Amino acid sequence: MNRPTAHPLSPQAPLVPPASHLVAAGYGSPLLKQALVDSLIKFDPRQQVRNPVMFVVWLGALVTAALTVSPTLFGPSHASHLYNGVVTAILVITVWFANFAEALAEGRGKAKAASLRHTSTELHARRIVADGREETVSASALNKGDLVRVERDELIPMDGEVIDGIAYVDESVITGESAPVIKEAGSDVASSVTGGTKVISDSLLIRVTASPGDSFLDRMIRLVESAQRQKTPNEIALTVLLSVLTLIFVIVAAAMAPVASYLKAQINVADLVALIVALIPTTIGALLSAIGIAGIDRTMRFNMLATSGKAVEAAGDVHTLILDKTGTITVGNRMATALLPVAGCSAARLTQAAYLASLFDNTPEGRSTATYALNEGARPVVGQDKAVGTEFSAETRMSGSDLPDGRVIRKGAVDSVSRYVTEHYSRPVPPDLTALTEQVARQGATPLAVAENGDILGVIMLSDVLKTGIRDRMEQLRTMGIRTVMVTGDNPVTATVIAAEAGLDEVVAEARPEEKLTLIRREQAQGRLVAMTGDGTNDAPALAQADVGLAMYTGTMPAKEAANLIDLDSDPTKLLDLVAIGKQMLITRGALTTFSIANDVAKYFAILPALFITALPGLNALNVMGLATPQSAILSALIFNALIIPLLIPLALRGVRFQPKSAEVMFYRNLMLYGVGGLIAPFIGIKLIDLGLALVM
Ligand SMILES: Nc1ncnc2c1ncn2[C@@H]1O[C@H](COP(=O)(O)OP(=O)(O)OP(=O)(O)O)[C@@H](O)[C@H]1O
Ligand SMILES: [K+]
Ligand SMILES: [Mg+2]
Repeated sequence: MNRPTAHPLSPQAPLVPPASHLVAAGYGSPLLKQALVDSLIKFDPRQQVRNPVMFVVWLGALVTAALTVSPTLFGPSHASHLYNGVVTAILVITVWFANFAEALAEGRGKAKAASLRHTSTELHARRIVADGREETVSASALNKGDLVRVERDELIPMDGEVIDGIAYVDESVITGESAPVIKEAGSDVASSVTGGTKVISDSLLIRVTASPGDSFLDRMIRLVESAQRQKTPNEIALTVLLSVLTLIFVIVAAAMAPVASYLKAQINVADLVALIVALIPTTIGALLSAIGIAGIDRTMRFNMLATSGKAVEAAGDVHTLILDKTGTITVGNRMATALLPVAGCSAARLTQAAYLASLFDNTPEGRSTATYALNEGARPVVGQDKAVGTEFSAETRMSGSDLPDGRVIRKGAVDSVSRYVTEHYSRPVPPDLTALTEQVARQGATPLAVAENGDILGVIMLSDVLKTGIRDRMEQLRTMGIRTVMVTGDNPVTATVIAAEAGLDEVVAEARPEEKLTLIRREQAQGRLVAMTGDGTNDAPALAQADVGLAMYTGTMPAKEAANLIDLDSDPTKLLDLVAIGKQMLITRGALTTFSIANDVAKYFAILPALFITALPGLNALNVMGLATPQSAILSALIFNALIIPLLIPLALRGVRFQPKSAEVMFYRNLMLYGVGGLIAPFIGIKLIDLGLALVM
């Protein structure tokens, strides 16, 4: 059978998908329609209070609506029913634009959650009961430990472990990857199946491993739904800041009323409301939550699941990135390419031992060693099927077999095997082992020592290749100011060679899993945010400890539960995309805040002279835009204030242009672009609107 790979290496995608407008960004018409409906529901005051800036606009609209009915409600006023009505309409539209931005950002997540929910309610199971009969039950009735049979073209009802059979499974509902993967009993990765995926050949007998309501699909639905609701720490801080600014402007505007009456200037309440709305940071207030949600959405489109926006945002601020070597920096398919015997050992003896040591080793390293040794003349021995296997573990860093004839054969990391022969057999380590090890390691290959009954016979050379483009990606990270640390169980020489080839900043070699945890704690103690990827159960503590823990979908359940992000493509280098998405989210927020505040300056020049024109004709000097009438000045400023929101929605959803540059360079670039741009744009915009209004008024 032609085995499809379970880990398709996703092509090196551009850091952030380019998109020029909403439709190109994948916001097709069904999403637009849904967003229209949702944006109306969001007028509910209980939803509005969560966004204090827009809530002030909402309250302002209430006030001007009352004035539309009764213009002299709060005292004598020049403002007509119509004028108050127009102001009200603009304010309502302003709030609606903000609602729409948020609804649009939420759209894809909602659609995804709905389709996952649909899959989950469809699931039925053929449960095997005591006497071997089958009964059909709803998937929600399944318990941990139940046995189910899934035939061709049926959906797997619940997460589980294959205990019998071999079949192709289409996992595209979960991973989006259309190539089927093979599932079979026995192997670690290939035996675990996910509820909701589809058997497309043969049939499988599965033991359920998840409790009802706690399957991966259930958790995925919860993730997609909840990730969008929580505000990130940075977003909360900005909301507080914007609220304080808003409060200050409200107070300033309220203080203007006594000043005006002292000056005998009669100020319309609607104009005061307009002044407040123009001055408070409505642009960023309207787009803030959309930016955060769009960040999570982008993570999802890169086929990663985030438990919260916090994880994505933390990725944007990451200082240290911890990567393992095999499978992350290198392709990970380590192949035996040479056998080097120590002095006094024959090549044939080493070859035979390397073969026997790999009998039960189902890892790529083990399989390739066995194949290589057989090609080099190793022969199966009588009774080898009765041997006892020792599987490889990251803790011992060795694997091997105990043969019925009494031979105990081990292979593993050179330092581990050396320690093992001295401690268990009190045997010396051959003097030329170091030279052989270095010979292998200097080529960036992994040396494995082979020992038989405590005698080290030689070294297996395992070759691996760097992933394409990895050097560029490391370079990009460096320009973004991120330090890369490779932590590997391999020996220091191999590790250093590979790290130099790939361009990493630091290496920790001969590391066991707990050393990853120690390293992360050490970095965090210095106030740095740390990201790491992992897939094994022994990575789980480190994944939980890291600020950004990205687990592979093909990894074990504990790893996926500990992590705050899951990569459905199981490609560890996606951490780099995540960093880009996080940074882009932070930068977009900063750019639009700058723009929003710079924008308000022009509105002073439009509204203040208009308010006081009769009492203080000198203020007309401020009317640098030469706006036609006080009323048209105020309306133009308000209309501009509203229109800028939908104009910036695509930017908020797509994110500002992002390049892997240092934070400082990006900061100054954005200050120029969005600060200066934000200052100038409204002068032009308000003037144009004013000219337009002159035609209709
Ligand atoms: N199948 C195997 N049998 C014996 N020893 C192995 C086997 N696979 C790996 N080793 C040895 O154990 C060491 C640690 O392997 P492991 O895959 O746990 O590394 P790691 O800590 O995940 O780091 P990395 O993946 O970056 O190499 C390897 O460097 C190698 O020396
Ligand atoms: K404003
Ligand atoms: Mg590894």
